[in-house]
Parts: sequence; C-alpha cells; structure tokens
Amino acid sequence: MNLPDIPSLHQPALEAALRHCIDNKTKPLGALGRLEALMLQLGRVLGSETPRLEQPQLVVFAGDHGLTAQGVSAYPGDVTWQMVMNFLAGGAAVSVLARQHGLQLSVVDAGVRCDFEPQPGLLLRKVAPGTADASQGPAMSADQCATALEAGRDVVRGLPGNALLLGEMGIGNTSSAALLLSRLAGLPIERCTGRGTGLGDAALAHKVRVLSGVLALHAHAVEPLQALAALGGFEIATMVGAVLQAAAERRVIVVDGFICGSAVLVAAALRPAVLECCVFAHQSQESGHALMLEHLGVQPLLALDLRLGEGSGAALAWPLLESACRILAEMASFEVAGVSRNAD
Ligand SMILES: Cc1cc2ncn([C@H]3O[C@H](COP(=O)(O)O)[C@@H](O)[C@H]3O)c2cc1C
Ligand SMILES: O=C(O)c1cccnc1
Repeated sequence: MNLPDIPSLHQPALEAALRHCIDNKTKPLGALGRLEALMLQLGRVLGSETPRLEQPQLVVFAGDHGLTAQGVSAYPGDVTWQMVMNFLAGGAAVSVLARQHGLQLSVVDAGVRCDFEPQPGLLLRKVAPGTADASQGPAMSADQCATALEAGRDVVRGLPGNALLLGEMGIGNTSSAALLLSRLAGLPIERCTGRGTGLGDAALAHKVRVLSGVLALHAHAVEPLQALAALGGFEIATMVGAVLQAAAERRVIVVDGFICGSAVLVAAALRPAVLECCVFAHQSQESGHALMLEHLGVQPLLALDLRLGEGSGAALAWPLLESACRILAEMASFEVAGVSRNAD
C-alpha cells in the first residue's frame, strides 16, 4: 500500500521564536491558556511565526454500513443518502455552520447506497454501495480498503487551502468507530460502545453483543489496515487516506467527534506524526470518545455534549483557530505597546 512519509514537525528555532513571540504579548505570562498551545501548534504545522489559515475545507465523508442489518442504530440506513442531499441543499447543521464560518463544504460519497447525480459540492468516490455486514465477514476487502485510502488522498490533493476540517455521515458508523477503538487501543468493547443516534438501554446492550461477536469473528485483524478492512467503513477508510495526505502536506486537520477520531486513530497507528497536525475540536457525548482522546493523549478544545457528527463540532471550534492566528499576528508586544513587564 502506498502510504506517504510524514516527518515530525520538530523545528527548535521556530518553536523558540513562537514561544518568545507569545510570551512577549501584552498579557501575563501564559494567560491565554490552551489558546497558547494552539498558537504554537498552528505555527509549527504551517511553519510560520504568523500562521495564516487559508481557504478552509470542511469535507463530509459519507458511507453506508452493512452492519446496520443487525439493528445497531436507532435510524434506518436511508438516512445516510437523505442527509447527503440535505448537506448539498444547505439544510443540515453542518451546512449552516459552514456558511456561518466561511468554510467550503464538500461531501465525498465514499460508499453510500444511492446513485447520486453529479452535482456541485459532491465528490463521487464510491468504493461500493455500502460495506458488507461485518458480523458475517470483513466489511470490505483489502483491495477496497486500499482504494478508499487512495481516494481520500486524492480528494485532499485536489483541495485548495491549508486547513482540512473532517466530518462524516453514515448510519451505523459509531459501531465501526467503537470496534476500531476497542481493537487498536485494546479496550473492552462495552466501554467503547455508545448510544450513537440515541439507542435506549436494551438496544445499547444488543449493540454491545453484536459488536462483541464482530470482534470475535475478526480476532486476527490486529494490524491497523486489517482492522480497518474488517470493521469498516468506507467513509472512515477514505478519511484515513485524507488524514495521511493532509498531514504529509502539512495542512491543519480539525478533527470532529468519535467517528472522525477513529479515522485519526487508524492513521496515527500507521504514521504517528499525523497527530502533530491534528486539532481535536471537541469531546462528544458518545461514551467511547473520552477514552479515544485519552488513548491518543490529546485534549479537545470544546465540550458541548454534542452527539451529532457531520463535522459540526469541527465547524464550531473553527473560530478558536482563527483567533489563535489573529492573536499571533495582531496582538502587540510589551515593547511596541509600551506596557511594563512583571517585576522580576
Ligand atoms: C438525521 C440524522 C442526522 C445525522 N447527522 C449525523 N448523524 C450521525 O449519526 C450517525 C451515527 O450514529 P449511529 O451509529 O447510531 O447510526 C452518523 O451518520 C453520524 O454522522 C446523524 C444521524 C441522524 C439520524
Ligand atoms: O461523536 C460523534 O462523532 C458522533 C456521536 C454520535 C452520533 N454521531 C456522531
């Protein structure tokens, strides 16, 4: 498989210059808290003391899941294609937020069970109309997985700008995300499994039983790409390719919730340095997400109890990234503003 090299962003001179610049702004030392870490990260990724975010792209990766036949979601699979139409018509939550924040929204059909007409904003990259039922066999073949990864890389190559915001749509995809977390982080499936679109207690217990069976069936799928192929889905695999390519090009990657996080989990297992480019937008209410973030050793920017996906959390966090860049570029230093420093 053709995976890009992703060198670490370690640049001691730039790091020191950024730290100096932040510490000399007219504020008590460290007073901008986690925004300061964000400034450092954006400077590092974009290779500048005054990083500028350009033409941000919010890409919603969509795909259907054969595992929905086992009753793991509260909603029918048709919602996937229906929501794709809603994104394109401008009526979904992420459509509204993308408009608000000036984010270019595209939708990638990575494997939706619907033959879409070509239309603006829709990138046709269907690997197949939905994955196979992972409780009966692998969700996809190794070839399909490779095709999806390459499609994700190609999508990013074709996008302008230097920031990629990840979103997803796929009824049943909290199951794939939970399975990937359990397998790649070595955590029990019951701790990784959440209510998704809103399962009740009995349905959640059923989901855990189904997912346990899936893991047992694919006990030997332990390498990241084997696990991805066995557990699905096409939108996640395509996102893995997109994350690898975006990191290789040193784009800032804004990661939405649990499902986008699962794609980063796989990408980071393949190329750990991708994490240096990733900003984790929020911690969702899906119960496995806190564990996923902990496993990755990262802190999310927001905690709004969202459980939507689509890239909605990434869009909501976007103004914080813009603020971080503006502060680096526009906030005065003690010298320039003639403000006295601390006493020692
Ligand atoms: C109307 C509607 C809009 C959505 N937008 C995102 N999701 C979210 O819910 C799905 C995952 O949950 P599960 O694994 O339980 O199916 C994904 O499609 C996700 O993006 C939605 C779900 C629904 C019903
Ligand atoms: O965290 C997420 O991405 C999420 C949670 C529930 C449903 N859909 C998405």
